[in-house]
Amino acid sequence: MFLELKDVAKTFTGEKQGAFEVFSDIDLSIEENQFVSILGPSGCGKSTLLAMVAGLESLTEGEMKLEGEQVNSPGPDRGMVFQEPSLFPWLNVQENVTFPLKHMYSKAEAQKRANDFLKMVHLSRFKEHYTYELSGGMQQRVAIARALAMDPKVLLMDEPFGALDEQTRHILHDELMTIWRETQKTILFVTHSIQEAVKLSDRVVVMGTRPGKIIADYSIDIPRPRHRDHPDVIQYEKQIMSLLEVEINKVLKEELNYENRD
Ligand SMILES: Nc1ncnc2c1ncn2[C@@H]1O[C@H](COP(=O)(O)OP(=O)(O)OP(=O)(O)O)[C@@H](O)[C@H]1O
Repeated sequence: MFLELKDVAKTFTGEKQGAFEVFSDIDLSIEENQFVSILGPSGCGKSTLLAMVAGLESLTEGEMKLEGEQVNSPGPDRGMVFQEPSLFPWLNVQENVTFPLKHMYSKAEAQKRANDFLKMVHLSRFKEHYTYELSGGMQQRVAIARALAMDPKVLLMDEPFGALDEQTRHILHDELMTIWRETQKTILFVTHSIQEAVKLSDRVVVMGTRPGKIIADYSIDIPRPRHRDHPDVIQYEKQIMSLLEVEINKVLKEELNYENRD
């Protein structure tokens, strides 16, 4: 298996909350070139799980392997894109993309890679612009180019389009599908949007909460491009929605009980 998580659990320990188990018993096997989305109610641990795969969070229990090798620290084989593009405002677009490549490639090669990936995200024209001169969608495309230029085996995306308007999001969905086809990357994608997950993914993994667990794993067997009015798209969305509603209501009820405990 390309990427494999076995019996993974995460507990945070803090002074205020004591030991807090975010999730447990996570088994997740992902094939090379698969596009897998993770959906779940707020707080179920989606971002924590992604950060674990990135090597930014430790595993409390279990193990994680990439191409058969245990991984427990960050590495260039896993590229991350966050909801906020987190670009350097004092560097221009091209310099932002070449920045992490400095220790991996010669200057000429780094620039060539940056140019290639900026072309892929249709930003060649803007390579000398500063990032604050770009729209939110353009900044996110720079972040995607930066992650891809490192040639990671897995692209980890944490709600990358969550802060964008709907129109821009649709454009970036199409661009991401093209990039995915061209680069053959394995993508693990966290989102709050059922529509986004069903539109883009080979698989939609749904997490429940308290503690977080995988409660469903759907193979989305619909040809691409997927239109939102396609009956199968609507059917998957409905199924996932009814499952998620139960989990979201569980969280809301718990929060309400906590507020009314006195
Ligand atoms: N560094 C940390 N220390 C303590 N608790 C943490 C830490 N990081 C996350 N948590 C807690 O772990 C739980 C899961 O957080 P996480 O951000 O992974 O959830 P999520 O499913 O991505 O939520 P959302 O959908 O709202 O982004 C939350 O209750 C959060 O408060």
